Amino acid sequence: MESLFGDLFDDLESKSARFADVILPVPIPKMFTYKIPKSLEGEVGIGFRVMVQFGSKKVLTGIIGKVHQKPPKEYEAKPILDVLDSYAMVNPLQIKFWSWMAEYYCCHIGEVMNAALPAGLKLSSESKIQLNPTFDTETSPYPLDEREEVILQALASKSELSYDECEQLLGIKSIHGIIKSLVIKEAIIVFEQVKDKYTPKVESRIRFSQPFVEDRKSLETLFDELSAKPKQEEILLKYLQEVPIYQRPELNVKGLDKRIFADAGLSMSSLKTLIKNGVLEEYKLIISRFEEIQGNDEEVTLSEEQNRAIEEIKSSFQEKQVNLLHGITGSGKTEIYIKLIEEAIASGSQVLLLLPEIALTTQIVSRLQKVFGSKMGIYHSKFSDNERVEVWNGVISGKFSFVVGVRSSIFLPFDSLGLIIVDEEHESSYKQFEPSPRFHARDAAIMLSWLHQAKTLLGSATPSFESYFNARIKKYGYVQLLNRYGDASLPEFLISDILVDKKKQLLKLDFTRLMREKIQEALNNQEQVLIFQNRRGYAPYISCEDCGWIPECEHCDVSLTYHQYSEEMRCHYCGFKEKIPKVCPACGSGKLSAVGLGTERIEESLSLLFPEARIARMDLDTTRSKYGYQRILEDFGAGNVDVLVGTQMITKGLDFDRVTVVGILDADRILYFPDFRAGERAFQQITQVAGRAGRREKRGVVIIQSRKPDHFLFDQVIKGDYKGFYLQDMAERQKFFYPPFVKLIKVSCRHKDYKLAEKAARHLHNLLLEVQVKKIMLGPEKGLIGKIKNQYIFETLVKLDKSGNAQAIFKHELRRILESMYANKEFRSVRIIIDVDPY
Ligand SMILES: Nc1ncnc2c1ncn2[C@@H]1O[C@H](COP(=O)(O)OP(=O)(O)OP(=O)(O)O)[C@@H](O)[C@H]1O
Ligand SMILES: [Zn+2]
Repeated sequence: MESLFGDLFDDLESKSARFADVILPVPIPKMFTYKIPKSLEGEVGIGFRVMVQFGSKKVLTGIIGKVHQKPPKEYEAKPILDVLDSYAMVNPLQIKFWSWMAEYYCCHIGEVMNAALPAGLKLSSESKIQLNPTFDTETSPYPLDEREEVILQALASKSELSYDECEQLLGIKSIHGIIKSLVIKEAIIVFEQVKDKYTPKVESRIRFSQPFVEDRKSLETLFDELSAKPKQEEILLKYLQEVPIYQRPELNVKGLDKRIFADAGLSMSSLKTLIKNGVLEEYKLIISRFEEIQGNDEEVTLSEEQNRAIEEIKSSFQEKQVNLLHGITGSGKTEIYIKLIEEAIASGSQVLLLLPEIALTTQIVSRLQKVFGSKMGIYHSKFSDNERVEVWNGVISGKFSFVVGVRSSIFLPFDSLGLIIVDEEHESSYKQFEPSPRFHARDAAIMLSWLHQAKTLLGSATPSFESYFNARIKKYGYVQLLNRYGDASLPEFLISDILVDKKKQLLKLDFTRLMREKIQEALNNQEQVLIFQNRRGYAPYISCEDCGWIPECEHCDVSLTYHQYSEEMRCHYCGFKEKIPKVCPACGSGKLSAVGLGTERIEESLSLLFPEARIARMDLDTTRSKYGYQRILEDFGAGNVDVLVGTQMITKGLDFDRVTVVGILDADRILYFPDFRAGERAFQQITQVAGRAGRREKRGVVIIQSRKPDHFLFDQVIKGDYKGFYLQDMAERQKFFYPPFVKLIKVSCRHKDYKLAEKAARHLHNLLLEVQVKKIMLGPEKGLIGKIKNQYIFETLVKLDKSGNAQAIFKHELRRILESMYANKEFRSVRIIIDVDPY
């Protein structure tokens, strides 16, 4: 392990370091060495953002990854131009983590940095500046010099300026020193052009001018004077009523939100007069974007089983770094997490709880907020960049000792993690496919916690087979919860044969009779129903009944999905859209029909079958807005919806009292997917969605529609025989060399020229063949989807022996081969993508 990071920490403390290796946001495999100029000695260290010249013209912002004494051999080191921070934005553990990630996932550390930093912390020479709204030349304690004045004056008339514009304005070559000085004086704010500006959220506030607070006499005189001006008097009385400065003068500092006066119907012009006369003053208060929430810990009594699990986890952590908590759906894992988090925080550690994207907007977060209040930071991908920067800074300052977040929260600047919990650890959304680094947040979290000497708890009702495998070979600890919390029992399963109903003409709008009856029953009892279909849009595609023509994307090798609501066909890979043709462009027939089932169509069918029911839909198309999920779930929770149709989104952690029926409309689609994990995924999906039913007193029922009701998987899902299914699937994986028995690396070549993509892939394949390690190679062949966004894709799949150092050798050789590919003129334009653990 140590060798991975080399001598990163050699000169960590060295004040006299003369060189700094800087991580730059460019696709180049290594760090670049720069000279630390005398003027910056002692002011920079690991994790500081610096400006450096890259190439002959570009100025880039990078982060110092290492400081040392050794001049580079191959080139003359240029000096660092400037430092942006007065403290490190990134800590040494993070740099270690980034290095590990670049190494493991075969990518560049600059790419990892890019993924890690919220855009608001990434500066480039394209950055722009604006006035800081709270800055006031009159009251600022820092005098500005002449050149700084020029910049500020220019900003007064133009709301923003680029670095280049500033340089032109002053006729100088490098503006960085001046910008930095203005930032330190809090006169300006630097922001990234492409993103929203960093605008601190400000509130206009009113308070008494200081003399009146200090001298009670003057306040009394003032009221005497104002007795003839009742409107002004009213305002002051309102103020004193809200802010009793007689008793508590210190409260005046924060003053009152200006809107309070307007809301109370008081005269705004009198308020202005009071400000003009110096009685009151107006100032701007920077406020956090996150509401202050007070935690109020309602006592929860843990069940005997929950208590036992906690004890087992704690004792297992004595010897194992990682523990797997395998607790059936509704077993109450959240309360166990809460207990462990509380203990970790109390012992002075930081805690990270990872959740899949969608689960973050559900009940689990409000439950956690009740317990942890504002101590808890939330890191969500739907948050604005401003909010992300606030969480980042909050972790550094210690405001947030606990963060709950999506996969990218593993990059937050923690320096003393004690515990990482990965909830729903089997979730595929923990894997980032695009862009690089193509990391898996669960695996990376385990590494991260190793670097912190912390513990990792993986939780799931349906663990990933890798994690369960690791538990079985005793690499991980293993703790089970076998019962649902309270008196709830697991739901009853009913399999409904689509073909039988079809034959008997009982199938109506794709719903079998049994399914319809159970839904109707629930509606009659004022209970709620979830209908699951993992396909959005109206229908997977349109087809001509006469000639069989199917519309395809112009840019990708996939058929277009039919969206009825927006009356168009869309490519789910590149976003291409097209109007629906009136007649078949191939044969002219007017008989075009929608084939297959999407969530939109199911929603429509439900409203025809159950006209009295209130129906809602939750999929990517209905949840694009920031609060999209939340709104639908709140509606459902409040009982404003009877039937909710959705994709896998409706499976994640939902916990609603009144759901008694869960319907899976097309289980076969889940079963037959060309992937070695199809079985595992199907078992997980069906168990998870079924797990939403009957989580309270009343037992739930799950209806599965299928054309193959005898499939062995159904039997095992119904029995809850996770282990049986696992063992069966593992035997197959071992026989055909799939994970966890081997390591997979996928190497693909992409190019808009089909022939060139294929040729590059063959060439690369041959080079990989020469690498002397125990391995199996498949391909190169066209990707499962042969073309995406006009790029043809050819893939080679490498299966590496897990024992020994085959992996390390192979990855090392792979880097060398990639460099040779890029150096080869013919293939320079081919995009080569490495995906380690491509699943
Ligand atoms: N000790 C407790 N006291 C009161 N209620 C509890 C307790 N433990 C769990 N519950 C309740 O039981 C329900 C199920 O718990 P929870 O949602 O944590 O299950 P889970 O294990 O995460 O299930 P899933 O894997 O299906 O998401 C919740 O409504 C929760 O509030
Ligand atoms: Zn497309």
